[in-house]
Amino acid sequence: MSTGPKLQNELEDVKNELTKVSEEIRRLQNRKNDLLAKRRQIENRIADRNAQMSDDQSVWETDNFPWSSEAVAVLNETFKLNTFRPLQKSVINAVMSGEDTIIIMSTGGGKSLCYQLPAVLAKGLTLVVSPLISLIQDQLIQLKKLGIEAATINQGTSAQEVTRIQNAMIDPKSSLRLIYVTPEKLAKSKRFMSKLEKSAELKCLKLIAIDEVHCCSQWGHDFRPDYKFLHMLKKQLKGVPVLGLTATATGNVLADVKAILGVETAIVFKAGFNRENLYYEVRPKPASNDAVLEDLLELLKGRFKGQTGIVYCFSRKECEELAGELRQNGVTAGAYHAYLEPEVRERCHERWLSGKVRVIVATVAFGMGIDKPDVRFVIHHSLSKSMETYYQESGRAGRDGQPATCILYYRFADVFRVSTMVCTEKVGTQNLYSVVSYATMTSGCRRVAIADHFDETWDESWCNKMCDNCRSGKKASSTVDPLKFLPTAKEIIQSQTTNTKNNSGRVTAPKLAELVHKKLSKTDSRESVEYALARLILDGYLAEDFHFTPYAIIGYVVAGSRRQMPDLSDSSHKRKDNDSIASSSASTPSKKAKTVKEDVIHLD
Ligand SMILES: Nc1ncnc2c1ncn2[C@@H]1O[C@H](COP(=O)(O)OP(=O)(O)OP(=O)(O)O)[C@@H](O)[C@H]1O
Repeated sequence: MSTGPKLQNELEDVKNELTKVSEEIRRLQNRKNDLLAKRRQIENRIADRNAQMSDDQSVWETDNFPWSSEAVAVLNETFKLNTFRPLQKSVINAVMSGEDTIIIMSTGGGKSLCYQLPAVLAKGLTLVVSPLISLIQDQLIQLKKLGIEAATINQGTSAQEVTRIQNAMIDPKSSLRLIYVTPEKLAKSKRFMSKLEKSAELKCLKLIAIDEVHCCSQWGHDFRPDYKFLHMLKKQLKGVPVLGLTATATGNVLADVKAILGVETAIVFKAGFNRENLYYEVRPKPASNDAVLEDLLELLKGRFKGQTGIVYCFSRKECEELAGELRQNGVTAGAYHAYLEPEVRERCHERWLSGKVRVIVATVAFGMGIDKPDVRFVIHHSLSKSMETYYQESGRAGRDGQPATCILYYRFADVFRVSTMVCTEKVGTQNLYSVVSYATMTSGCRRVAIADHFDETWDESWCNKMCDNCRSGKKASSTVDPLKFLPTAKEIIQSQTTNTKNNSGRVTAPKLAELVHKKLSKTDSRESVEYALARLILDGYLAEDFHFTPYAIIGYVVAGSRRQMPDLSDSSHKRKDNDSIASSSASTPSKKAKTVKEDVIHLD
């Protein structure tokens, strides 16, 4: 047994140590508080700077930079272009000044020049992170034609070529200007990353360009896990400015991208979203496939006779069937989807580019890097998964600036085909609802709705009758009040839930529409019922409830979290149609989802 003095000593030691630890904790706590205060201060300064920068971007548009005259010479002589397009000069000046920069510019706006020209001007190396090898190959071909040295490293690159490129990356005298890689390559190759670090240390690496930068964010429509790795770039390649490029990014996607990449102070340039030459239209999609085909053929042989375009489909099966049916009916059409052999797909693309095939019937796989200028129509045979996807895909029309048409076929049943596919994605359903909201606008300018989705403000008068609603003068809000249908819908949902006869106890949306219409067929058309149910889901009065079976995902309709006001005549229920994207959009959850939440009136 220990003696009393020995125990007393041990106790004293522990007490002393505890005192020291407490002092250390106090010291660290004070340090932490200091750092937190400092962080707040810096964040405020960043916010002030960002606000100032976005208020006055004219400084970047001047010709007073040391490289200004050389930039014009490179534009004319190397790129064989006469003038800069809007914002190109500003982005180039910001990047050349060493600023982290983000450019949001619609498809075909000319984003590539924003890093290709600085790559030539800076006389060093630019790293380009691009999502697809096929896109990289296209760019390499273009650059070769212009006499600009560029390379890529991917799985197919020979060991000899890899060595040559890697040596060039750390050679200040090298004429290699651009090196393209996929994010996967960066994430997987430690050797390549360490060469890049060396290149940055030696000041050979001048710029990092990240194409389709919205893919970093899970809030975006096109999240790619490998893009997450790119947060390493700013940490490991210190002092090298980053340029992020995207065609679509809402405010919160942008904030997310900045935080992920560690470029909170990036200057953001946003080109206007209004593509003046594009005519936006939503067409009711007939219930039967034969009738849809008939309507489509009428368009292709009438309004779009002899013109080239794209028809986007939901699935590869639909895509192949439709292409076959169009061919049988005398329209030259090719199917394009991810399950085709790469050579077959490539041949289809080429035949379309050369005009041998007039219509390409494609899934979303037909996407990035389509640079055909004279696409006169983009028809969505089915709903897109998000407003971003729709805007990007429809934006492939009219890259030559000539009038072109973007048609979206909408029918109620399609919503639920897509929703069961996207319900497992983080904000999949909300993103889908933003397109449904656009598709179910019975009045108001479609351009205003698109701009609103992308946090821009537009005046209807700027549309210039280039959308169906503006052209037909549908300004007044819809005559159908969705709330009128809510009691019947809820009654049916309730009776189905307690219905043990068919043992399902639940009701799908198309079935609900059928049953509601059955009850109200004397007063209301099936279209009105479907319209109302869609709006009730978008506005949260009804909701989709997804059930997972071993074979499929089934979506049922249940009561939503939003409750009806007791007084139905209260006009606060009735949203203007063009408000609807803001109310249901999922792609800007922080701001817009909050609006919805605060709007909810719970009576129970
Ligand atoms: N200043 C310019 N003057 C004339 N044409 C230009 C100019 N800048 C770019 N272009 C042309 O515009 C077309 C589209 O450019 P680019 O491919 O860079 O667009 P993008 O914004 O990257 O589109 P996407 O998002 O589809 O990739 C190209 O054919 C390009 O040569």
